[in-house]
Parts: sequence; C-alpha cells; structure tokens
Amino acid sequence: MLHVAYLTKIYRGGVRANDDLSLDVGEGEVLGLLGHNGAGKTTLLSQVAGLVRPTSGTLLLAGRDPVAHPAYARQVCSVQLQSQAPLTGVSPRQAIEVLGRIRGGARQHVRQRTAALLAALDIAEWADVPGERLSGGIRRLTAFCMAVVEPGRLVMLDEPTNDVDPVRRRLLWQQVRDLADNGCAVILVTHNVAEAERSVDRVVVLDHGRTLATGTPAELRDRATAELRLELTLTPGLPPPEPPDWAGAGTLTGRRFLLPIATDHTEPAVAWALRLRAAGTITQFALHPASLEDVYVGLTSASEEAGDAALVA
Ligand SMILES: Nc1ncnc2c1ncn2[C@@H]1O[C@H](COP(=O)(O)OP(=O)(O)OP(=O)(O)O)[C@@H](O)[C@H]1O
Repeated sequence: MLHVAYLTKIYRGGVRANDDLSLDVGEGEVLGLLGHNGAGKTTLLSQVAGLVRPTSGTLLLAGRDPVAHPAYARQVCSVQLQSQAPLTGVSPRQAIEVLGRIRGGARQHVRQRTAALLAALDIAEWADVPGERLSGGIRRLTAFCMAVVEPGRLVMLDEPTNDVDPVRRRLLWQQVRDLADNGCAVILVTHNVAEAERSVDRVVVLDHGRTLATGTPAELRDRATAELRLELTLTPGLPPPEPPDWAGAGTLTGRRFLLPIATDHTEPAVAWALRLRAAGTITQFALHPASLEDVYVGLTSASEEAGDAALVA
C-alpha cells in the first residue's frame, strides 16, 4: 500500500528531517512510528500525503507518486494532523458528517457511521455541543472521527490520543484495530510506547530522521530478552540498597528502585530481594520482563551516546 525507499527530506535552511528512510506498510497492518520530538515523523506523513516534496528517494502510494498526483493522494489517504482541528461554531456531529460527505460518502451512510463512531468512543453526549465548548480530549477524538468517517486505504494518525483519557484511549485503539481489520493500512505516530505495544503490528523507531530499529513489538522486545527488571519498593525514609555487582545501574523514582538484571541472575535477584524484605529495607518487589518502552529508551539512549562519541571523535 505504501512503499518508501531511501527517502530524504532536507528543508530550506538545511534541516535533514528524513534521512535515507525506507519502510513499507501493507493493507490490514498498523505501523507504529515512534521517535523523539523532531525525529521526522510528521515530515514523513506530510510527504506521503503529498503536502511536502521529498528532496530525494522513492515514495509510492498504492503504486503512484503522491507528489505528482496530489488529488489521488488526498483520495487514498486520510490524515489526522497533530494540530487540533478548527471546530469553532460547529458541533462534532456536523464536523464529522461534513468530512464524510466531502470524502464522497452517501448521506445516510455518513450519518450512521458518524453516530456509530461517536457511540464507540463514548462521546455521543457532546455530539451536538459547539466546538468552542469542548475539552481538548473531545476535540481530539472528534478529529479522529473526522479522519476515519470515510477512511481512505491509508489512514495516518499523528498522536491521536494526546489529551484523551485512559478509558477513551482504549476505545480509540479498538477503532484503529477495526480500521486495519477492515483492510486499511494505518500509520500511527505516538509517543505512548506502552499503548502502541498493544495495538500495532510493527514498529519503526526513528531517530534524527533515520530508522533506528524496525520489527514487531515482540521482535524488538526480544532484543532485550537477556534482561529483566527488578522493581524494589523502598521502605519510607530508607535509601536504596547498594546493588550487587551482577545488577545494572539502578534508577530511583520516588520509592521505586528499578534495576536491570540478566535473566541468568534471576535466582540470586529473588534471593537478594527476599533478604532485603526480611531486613525491612523494602516493602515489596517484582521481577518482570523488559517492556517495549524499556527497549525504546535503551535504543535511543544508545544512539545518543554513539552520537556524542562521534562528536568527541
Ligand atoms: N517546514 C519546516 N521548515 C524547516 N524545518 C522544519 C519544518 N518542519 C519541520 N522541520 C524540522 O524538521 C525536523 C523534523 O520535524 P518533524 O516535525 O517531522 O518531527 P516529529 O518527529 O514529527 O516531531 P514531534 O514529535 O515533535 O512532532 C525538526 O528538526 C523540525 O524542526
């Protein structure tokens, strides 16, 4: 559905926002695009939508170049932008139905789909409230509905869960999954790695415009299977214990002390934690596998260190 090969975008002024980027997204697939602020995610989406011209490389949207065929790109792509949709003077229902009609949906079908989306995201009670009286989260969910009321074959969502409460976020992820199950290709830009883990088929991690890693969430987590996390809850008022030499450097957040542990040190880790609990140093402990978020943070910090080393060299 989308084929990107060796894509580079250099903005006027010399910022290299995408650097030799290659990826593919198939029908029925949700691709999660992760990366720090300024990694080049929005730039990639803008080029796919035909809004920004690539400096070099290949971009094919259902077999055609979106920059050479912008009307075609607009028909094939549905986009929810990162910026909030202007809703002054219109209600969510009006805004969603107008978008559905603009995208060529039949009146009856658009009405039904709008009502179904509002109900599925549990925002029907705001359906007829003017936009200026809506909270940021409801506006964000309305923008999502506007993007998917008559979805194109490729749906691109730029941080769709910003400002949205946890319960409605889950409802939104279900809608994203349904889009893919109905045959859409979906690109999901998010900073919420833990949530992405549950709803994407594949992940691309961008770093300074380049692909840092790609794979299914399980494949990326496998890179860290050699590691577990030992989580100690410290007794109030007590400092963290000195980690044994087989544990990695610990991070302290409040009373939570988190240590990376190699899987072959599971037994001594549990024995150590039990001793700490018996001595009253900690109140409880847990040992769990590394999450995709741990892998993501590890990848990006390794890249930062490599960048710093390159600068020093
Ligand atoms: N129109 C533009 N002109 C010049 N530079 C730009 C332009 N748009 C983006 N950039 C720069 O290109 C780089 C990539 O920006 P982009 O918005 O694609 O990143 P992003 O990954 O979407 O970031 P965020 O997560 O903060 O939204 C940044 O350094 C940004 O400042």
